[in-house]
Amino acid sequence: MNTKRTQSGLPFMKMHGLGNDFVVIDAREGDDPVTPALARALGDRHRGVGFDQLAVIRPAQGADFTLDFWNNDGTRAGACGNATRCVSDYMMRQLGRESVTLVTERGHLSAIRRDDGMVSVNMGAPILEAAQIPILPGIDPAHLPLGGDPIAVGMGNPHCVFFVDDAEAVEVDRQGPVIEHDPLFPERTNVEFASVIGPDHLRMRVWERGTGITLACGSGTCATAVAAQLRGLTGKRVLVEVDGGQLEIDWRDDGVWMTGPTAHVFDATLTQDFLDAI
Ligand SMILES: N[C@H](CCC[C@H](N)C(=O)O)C(=O)O
Repeated sequence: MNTKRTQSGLPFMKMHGLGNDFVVIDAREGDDPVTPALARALGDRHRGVGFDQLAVIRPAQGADFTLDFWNNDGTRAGACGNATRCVSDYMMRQLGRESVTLVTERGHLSAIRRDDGMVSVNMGAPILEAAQIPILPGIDPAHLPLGGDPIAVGMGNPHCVFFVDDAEAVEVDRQGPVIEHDPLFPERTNVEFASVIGPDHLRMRVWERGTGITLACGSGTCATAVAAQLRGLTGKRVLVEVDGGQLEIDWRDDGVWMTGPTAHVFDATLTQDFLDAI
């Protein structure tokens, strides 16, 4: 399917990874049609389609495709693990292959289909330097000066991970937006609340920058697994329970691998009337 914008509308796909849902526009041919206003209008669950993230596939040099991410408030995101899995699955099917390479804002990534049908993405090495996450200069990412002693980890986007006794008890909708907008984070932050179930098992709930509570956040599970390992709470391979299911995270020498399911729900076309009203 080619989502070239025409007088008759704009084709799109709806996908999700563990209930973290996406509109995907394949703009490999034709112009990239996405603006902040289009992202907000399309992301409106009442007057548009609704999504946690919008992913746009574009051509790439030196990789199979480029992938850009938008939040439903119209801001850009540098990484989205679940959308990367879903779109990689779509591209593997389209190219008749079991692996693909892609370019995102954070650089080159790769994905493979496992024998059990799950898709694994190498999300790259975690970013642990203040300026690159980013957090304010002079602050130690390993111990942020906030109540609860959170840790900042970058996965191409910023994450602030809190380890708590019981993630179920956290008022994510109240605490999340306060941390998202804390001045420590010049580009705001995604916020994770995690509790340790066992040496290779975490429970995590998330408040996503630019979106709010979601059922899963792939980059957030990677950041949380990295943070847990750095704090000596788990090993490098963990199963992370999110509201929408489970993701397997494996922090290897070549990057943080994230494995989980993908779902391509439907294809449809935005009407020209909808586009003209933006
Ligand atoms: N749901 C995404 C993360 C979106 C991150 C976005 N909210 C940001 O502004 O960084 C994931 O699976 O990794």
